[in-house]
Amino acid sequence: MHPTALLDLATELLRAVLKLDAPADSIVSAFFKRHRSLGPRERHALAETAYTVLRRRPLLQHLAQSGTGALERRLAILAWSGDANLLKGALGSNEAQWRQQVKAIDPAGFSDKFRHNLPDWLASALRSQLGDEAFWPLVAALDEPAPLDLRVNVLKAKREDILSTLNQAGLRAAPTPFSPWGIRVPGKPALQKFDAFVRGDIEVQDEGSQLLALLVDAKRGEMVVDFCAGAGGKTLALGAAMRSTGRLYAFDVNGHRLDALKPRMARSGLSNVHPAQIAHERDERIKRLAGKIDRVLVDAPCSGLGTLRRNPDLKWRQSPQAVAELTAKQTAILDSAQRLVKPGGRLVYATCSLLRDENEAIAEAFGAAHPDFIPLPADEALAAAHVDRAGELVDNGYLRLWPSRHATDGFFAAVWQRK
Ligand SMILES: C[S@@+](CC[C@H](N)C(=O)[O-])C[C@H]1O[C@@H](n2cnc3c(N)ncnc32)[C@H](O)[C@@H]1O
Repeated sequence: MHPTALLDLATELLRAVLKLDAPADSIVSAFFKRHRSLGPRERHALAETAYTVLRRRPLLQHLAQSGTGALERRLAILAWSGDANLLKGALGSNEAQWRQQVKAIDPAGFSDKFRHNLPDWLASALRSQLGDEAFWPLVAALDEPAPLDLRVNVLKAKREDILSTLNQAGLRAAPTPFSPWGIRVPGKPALQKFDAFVRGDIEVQDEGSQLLALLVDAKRGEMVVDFCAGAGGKTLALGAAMRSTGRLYAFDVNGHRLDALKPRMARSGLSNVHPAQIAHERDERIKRLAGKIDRVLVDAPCSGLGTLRRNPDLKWRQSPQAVAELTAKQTAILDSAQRLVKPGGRLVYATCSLLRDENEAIAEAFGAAHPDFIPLPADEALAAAHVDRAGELVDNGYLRLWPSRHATDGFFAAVWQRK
């Protein structure tokens, strides 16, 4: 495609994404469906440019003020993440000169707001939670794209075998540092061409998500509930850990998400998974299973702010009001799900949020209201599930994963055992 046309498309994509009225990933994929002739490198340039603007929106909007022409075009020029020569070919001489001037500005002079590029409410919540020492490394980590992590389906394959297959194909794959099921691959290789992927021997899954499933430590022959199963990322990991035995219920209120689980289940070879749409967290089905379940995972709906590396638009689409509504929902779901757990059984509450309000605050309130649930230190639970260096993953007994410390998405989990 001619450079001018590609920059025009980047401008058009930014116009759509910056409306912030839908998740950026769905806007980007709908855009690519409308522009089928784009090649992989062009798609990469457009998507990364849009994501760079979402990551650094305050700074880039500030810098873009000095230019002329449509704001989205100026933003696309400053955030361009494709081939530099292509961009040169698209710029008029005034634009090229302006870009040089902006690039020459010393970032040391930027105010905090333009260094962290977070909305004020989120910056102050994280800063007071973490202190400056941990806040700024988090900011740096959130500015980077996430690595590609895979989970080996232990029902079908061994990690060493998959590693050697991937490395023979030149992928430079390495074991993940904590999860015994995980593999980390640099870049964004096309996995669809690998038989191991087609056969269901591997799934794409962040190491943090794998660690949540490991914390549940589901065993052969048990009754397990994944209460907020969604499209089943953690369900599939739990089902494989159970070696496709016992019974694993995958509940969710969203039927479309559960539908997306079904083809993944077929690929995985699991026959112990029972997806079921529930109307709400107090559905009759929960009452029927009360006190019968060995392990319950509540992977609660949350702000998703732990996934900002992948979904930088979320920081602009979330708000304190939305977080307050989510915390009420999280409390209600956990309170209903706990009824399922049998005496001696395990309950895990998890989110992919960074915020204390959605994490420790919910777990502490639950613990205070339910003295029959005894907190289980997450490092003990992880060590029992053969996770290396589990102590590095835990803060105050809770699993606390940070992109800046663990190279995973941000995750939280609390574990209890029922008396
Ligand atoms: C964090 S996502 C789950 C992700 C999923 N566990 C995975 O690993 O891919 C939260 C899920 O909770 C579901 N949810 C929302 N309200 C719910 C409720 N009241 N009861 C059960 N699930 C609910 C949402 O539809 C969403 O799929």
